[in-house]
Amino acid sequence: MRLITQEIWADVLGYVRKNISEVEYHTWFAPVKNLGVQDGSLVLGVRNSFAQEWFRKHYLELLEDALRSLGAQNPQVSFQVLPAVQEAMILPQDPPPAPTLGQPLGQISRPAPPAVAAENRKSLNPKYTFENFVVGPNNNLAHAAALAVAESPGKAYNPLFIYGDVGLGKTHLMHAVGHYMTERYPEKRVEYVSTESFTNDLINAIRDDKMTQFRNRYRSVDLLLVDDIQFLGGKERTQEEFFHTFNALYENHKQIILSSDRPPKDIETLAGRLRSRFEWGLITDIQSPEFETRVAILKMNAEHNRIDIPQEVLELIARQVTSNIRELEGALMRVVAFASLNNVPFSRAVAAKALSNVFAPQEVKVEMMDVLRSTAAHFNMPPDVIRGSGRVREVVVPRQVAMYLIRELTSHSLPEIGQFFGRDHSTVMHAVSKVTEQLGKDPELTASVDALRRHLQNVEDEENLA
Ligand SMILES: Nc1ncnc2c1ncn2[C@@H]1O[C@H](COP(=O)(O)OP(=O)(O)OP(=O)(O)O)[C@@H](O)[C@H]1O
Repeated sequence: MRLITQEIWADVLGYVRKNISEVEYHTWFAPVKNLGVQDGSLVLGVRNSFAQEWFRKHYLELLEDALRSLGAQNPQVSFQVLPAVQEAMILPQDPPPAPTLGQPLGQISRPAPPAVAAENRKSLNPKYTFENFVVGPNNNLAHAAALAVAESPGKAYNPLFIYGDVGLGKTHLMHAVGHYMTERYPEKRVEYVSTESFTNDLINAIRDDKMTQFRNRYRSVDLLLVDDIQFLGGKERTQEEFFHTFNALYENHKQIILSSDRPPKDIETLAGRLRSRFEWGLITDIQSPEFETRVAILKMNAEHNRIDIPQEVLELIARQVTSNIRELEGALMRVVAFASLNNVPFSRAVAAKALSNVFAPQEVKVEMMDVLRSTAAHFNMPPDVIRGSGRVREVVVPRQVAMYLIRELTSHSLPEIGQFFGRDHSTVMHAVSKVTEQLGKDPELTASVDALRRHLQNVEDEENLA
């Protein structure tokens, strides 16, 4: 749960900072330690009892407002005075391994990694590994290419060019290759840089007359990862320098991986010689993830943070955020924060409520499978029977209701719905008009359609928040 409370705390600090002066913020808030959420209350560690009193008097309301802005309905904040030694132990980001008997606290250390590997790790996000990357139809080619490059750097595809929209995992994949190489070959040098940093480094090197160092740095690596290469567009001097960096690495069979929000041919004002080099290796894209992949990503995230959250809640979140994985993860954090701050268990209703400020309720997307599952549950029969070939009335009516609701609640076309049921579009058309005709006349059918529609559209009706 550590990561989750860090998220909450970061949001709270952001809110506070906007509402007080910088001096106040640095004096009071910078030294505060977030001790997590306990029984719905955010517990903050302060240095002494004076600070505790000061917070209670001056900042309690502000902190409660901050929690309210995150969805807490009855925000609670409590303070704990940190004993000096405890304070020191909370500081490290990454907790050291538990001490063994007789070992003084100050002497605990991790085994030192080789110097190069340690240097590499600095620029790589520890979370962005292959193990933490969910492979789906949207990214399997990019993933396979990254893995191939990680296994045979400089040989498989050089350069590897990965493009796709914001927040779809390009940086994650690049770092994964970096980690893989660092673990296998700790002596190899990996450099990850955004195009912006590369440009700034170049500007500084020119200004400080340190071009030799600059060139040594970038041309002596075994793996160069450059993010957002589209920003090279229009920067002639940077392009020139990057061209030479590229050639030096390429000629020495060093691996280059580039990411961009578009393919090389669409990067405007990119020198032809660079564009053609970017096309020498393999160009692969990442698309928006499908529903199943989104759920799998959420599931992995929840497991990673040891949060036990029901599948149906993950599905609801996955339906809300469809294109950007960063936002998808943000939505999960929001739901977790909301549930822990209000001290309520996870449910679809809680998730819908937590996300209601960010996403309009009508944006909740209903999937064909939801309609099928809900209809099957309503009529008390397995979903496969509804999709099967049975022609008895007990099966035909639920099937027609499901088809009707899918038509009404999703944007799928008649042929798509037909395909889902293993039938052709005219059968769906017939079902839709049959149900339309019966609505208002057949009370039982009307009640079923209404109840199902309410259930599918308005999850908040399902259960009420405590
Ligand atoms: N397939 C995936 N499995 C698990 N997590 C993923 C996956 N794809 C993306 N993510 C997560 O989504 C977030 C955004 O990914 P990342 O930063 O790599 O996106 P990006 O494409 O580089 O975006 P940008 O264009 O903004 O730089 C990260 O936290 C990353 O771990």
